[in-house]
Amino acid sequence: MGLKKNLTSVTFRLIKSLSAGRLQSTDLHTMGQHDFPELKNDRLLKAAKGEAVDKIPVWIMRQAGRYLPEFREFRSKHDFFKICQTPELACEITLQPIDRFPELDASIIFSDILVIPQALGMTVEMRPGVGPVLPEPLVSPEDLARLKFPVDVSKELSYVMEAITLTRHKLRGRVPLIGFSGAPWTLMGYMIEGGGSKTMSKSKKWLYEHPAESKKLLSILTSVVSDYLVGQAKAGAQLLQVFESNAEYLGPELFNEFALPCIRDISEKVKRELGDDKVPMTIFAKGAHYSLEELAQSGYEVVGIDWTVDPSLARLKVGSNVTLQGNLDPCALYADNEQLAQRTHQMVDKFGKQRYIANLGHGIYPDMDPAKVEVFLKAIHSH
Ligand SMILES: Cc1c2[nH]c(c1CCC(=O)O)Cc1[nH]c(c(CCC(=O)O)c1C)Cc1[nH]c(c(CCC(=O)O)c1C)Cc1[nH]c(c(CCC(=O)O)c1C)C2
Repeated sequence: MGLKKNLTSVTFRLIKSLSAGRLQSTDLHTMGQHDFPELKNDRLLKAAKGEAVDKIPVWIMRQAGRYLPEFREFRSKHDFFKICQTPELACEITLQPIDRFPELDASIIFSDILVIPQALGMTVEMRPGVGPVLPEPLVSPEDLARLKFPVDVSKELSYVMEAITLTRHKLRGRVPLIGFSGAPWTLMGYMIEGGGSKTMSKSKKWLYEHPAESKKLLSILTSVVSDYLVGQAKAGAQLLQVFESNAEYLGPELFNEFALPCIRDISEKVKRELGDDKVPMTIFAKGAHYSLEELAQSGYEVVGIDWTVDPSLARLKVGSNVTLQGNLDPCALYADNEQLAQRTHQMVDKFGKQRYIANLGHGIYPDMDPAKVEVFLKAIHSH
């Protein structure tokens, strides 16, 4: 019933976009919610569920981005968040790497983790050469009153759901579409620091000085992130990845007390809400090598690991019930082709072919030569 209502409202908004001239009439014909094109490449989903695959599935974190000349050209004409908020633009960028690299086994919707602070009423700007900036960060617990909560994500972030539905159609079943969200601790960090930080000391100060208020903020974020992921799956996302990119600033004690409970709650809430329409979920907690055992037990089918973790040790820690994803050093793509292929093969040897999704150990760097991506992808598939 809830699903039906949500789908109807997504379709309604697509029709509104059409009448506002934002979509072509041909788009609408293919927009029936229950007739997404048949998926032709299901390696990613099979590997996530632990089923055997013909080739190892591979995709790249930040695969749509500044290392692609077609992205830079597009970005010179459009504001970053304008792209995120305009379904046709987000869809076009999402498809760029898929059109360029036929070896990719997944697409990831073009957006950013910081759309959640925006939905909570905070201003986020993308400054050239700097990255995201939140000019009015949360300074003290009284600032929690500034957040617009509860949030109706199906309204505030409807543009992401629309972009997902449109992209599922435009992909024509070539590869599955991944939806994503930042995890609560990582989002809390940006909301307090006002942008990226080398230490996260302001947000860690909250954890030590205001533990109850920190938990309140984290619980608000857990609720919004869960609704957001449910909405993405209902709109057509076939796998959901949660980015806990700032886990590296916490040790096991703070991580287990503040971050991990939210990560667990999210998988539980999302799976409960989606019921029979569940999709596989991935947790990528960058730098959380100290918590791999716990992460493997936190309700996600896939655990992503960064490049500092040895794949064989990771497998020993997580056991055989989850799929591992990762983890070539993004800088290994600066190596010459031969060395890059060799290092890629060595990585696969350590992971093994079962329950494995190949990726980099973090996002690709903006100055990377796209030709190196092809070497990496081919090395995975030829293994
Ligand atoms: C998954 C994703 C993200 N951002 C973007 C995507 C697009 C989809 C894809 O992977 O192709 C586009 C995405 N997001 C951004 C860009 C570049 C901006 C531009 O074009 O000007 C792109 C292509 C901007 C951005 N957005 C963010 C940063 C990091 C800032 C910092 O901490 O110092 C930056 C630089 C925040 C952010 N955003 C994201 C994360 C989690 C992943 C990670 O750890 O890298 C984080 C931490 C997630």
